[in-house]
Amino acid sequence: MKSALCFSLGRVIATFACSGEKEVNLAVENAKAAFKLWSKKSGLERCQVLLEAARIIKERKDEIATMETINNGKSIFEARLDVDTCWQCLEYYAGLAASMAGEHIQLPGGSFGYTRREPLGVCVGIGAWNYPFQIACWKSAPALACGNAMIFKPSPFTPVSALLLAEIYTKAGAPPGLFNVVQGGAATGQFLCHHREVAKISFTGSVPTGVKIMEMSAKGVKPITLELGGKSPLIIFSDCNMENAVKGALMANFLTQGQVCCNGTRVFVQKEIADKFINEVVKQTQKIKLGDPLLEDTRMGPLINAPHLERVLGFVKLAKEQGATVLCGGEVYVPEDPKLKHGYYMTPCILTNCRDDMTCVKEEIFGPVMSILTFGTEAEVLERANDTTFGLAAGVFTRDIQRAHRVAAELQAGTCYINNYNVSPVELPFGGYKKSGFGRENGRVTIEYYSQLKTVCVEMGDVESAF
Ligand SMILES: NC(=O)c1ccc[n+]([C@@H]2O[C@H](COP(=O)([O-])OP(=O)(O)OC[C@H]3O[C@@H](n4cnc5c(N)ncnc54)[C@H](O)[C@@H]3O)[C@@H](O)[C@H]2O)c1
Repeated sequence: MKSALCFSLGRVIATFACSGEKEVNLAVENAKAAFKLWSKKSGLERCQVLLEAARIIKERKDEIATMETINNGKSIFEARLDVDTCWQCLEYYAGLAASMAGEHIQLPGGSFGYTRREPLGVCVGIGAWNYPFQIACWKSAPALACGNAMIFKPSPFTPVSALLLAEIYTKAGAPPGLFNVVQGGAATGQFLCHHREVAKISFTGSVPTGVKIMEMSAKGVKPITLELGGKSPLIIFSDCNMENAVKGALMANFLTQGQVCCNGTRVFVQKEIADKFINEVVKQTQKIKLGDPLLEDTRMGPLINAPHLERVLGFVKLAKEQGATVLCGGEVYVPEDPKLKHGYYMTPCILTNCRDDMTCVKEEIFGPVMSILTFGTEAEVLERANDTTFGLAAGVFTRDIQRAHRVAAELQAGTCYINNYNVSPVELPFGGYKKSGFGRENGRVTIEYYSQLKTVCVEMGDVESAF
């Protein structure tokens, strides 16, 4: 048995049983049965179920967002925005489901070939704890649109909202077992990844776990999508719109208490505007309202759990030892409300006097810690920005349109934002370069990661035998 915590209050809100091999086998059997029915449906029929599920998500938005906030700790304001990207994702792939088609290719002598886009079978989704409902939707919507079944394992820290999604798919008309949730940690994940009948694994989580997923999938020659960590650069040129650049830096660092994979935590500011930018960014950061994440005006809640809070505070301590200056935050925060005193809160932190070789600049902290670095030229900042093993995202703020596109082209990252940060329209593919992973979520291209292409070669004449 495991417990799920309410992170703003630091108390248990639910317990659940971890799925073992037996339960995983059962989930795969059920998913296989559902796949048989679902894969025979037309794209339009699948579209209708996904649209109905999207409608229910919209209808139950507040309930889902509240559950997410209670379990994860992110502010209700943000949780509602997350839920919007979820029904949008289902609507988007519902729209694509009916238009999936192959090609017709003319061959000599009237012969021809055609391709069919076919589902893979039973897919597995494994999620992280920072966007529990969103990760479940972003994986299942394209999987189901393509005609697959999915078994989803949420993080054991946030087991709750994926169950709401399962309930919603069922209510929307999906066959039983089509979207199946199993609970548990690494052991449950391993049973899923090793299962002979699992056709694909889509994983969101840390690089070390991603490596293990890759090893397990290699044994079964299973295709995988890996959405891993990051240490993304955000480059602020002196000709930027300062107000937008400051807002962009906050968006790049403090959503979900800084626990966001694509955060732009290495903020490179051109020397000429560094003082002005730093003053403004500190001022705005100090205004962020921390507290009960269920209150409408709260913008930052608690971190996910006690060990993670300790880890993030450890990064701040080490940064100081290595010569960085803390301009604000980086400390444990105890809200006035006595019922919140067991929550894992910390104040959002800004570090200056950072160097590229410091731990806070090199490693993913996954907390509300922004490291500010200064630079002189475009060539210099590009080299420093790309000097990382990660490549999930990057951002640039400038009014120079040519420079914006030149820099975006040079940045080694799966997503590059120009004059904004951390917006995630479902129409755009999202995924990593380098150790941040491969494969994509969202956008039309994701269809290719949840389907396979069959070529049918048709002879219209006689067989010309070589024998
Ligand atoms: N690129 C993205 O889209 C994205 C999105 C969110 C989070 N992340 C990354 O996720 C990390 C934080 O999430 P986390 O702490 O939950 O990551 P994690 O790697 O510890 O766990 C992720 C999931 O994998 C499961 N798991 C752990 N060991 C496993 C194993 N051996 N076999 C199978 N499954 C196993 C966990 O139970 C959990 O469900 C950060 O590095 C963050 O950057 C990436």
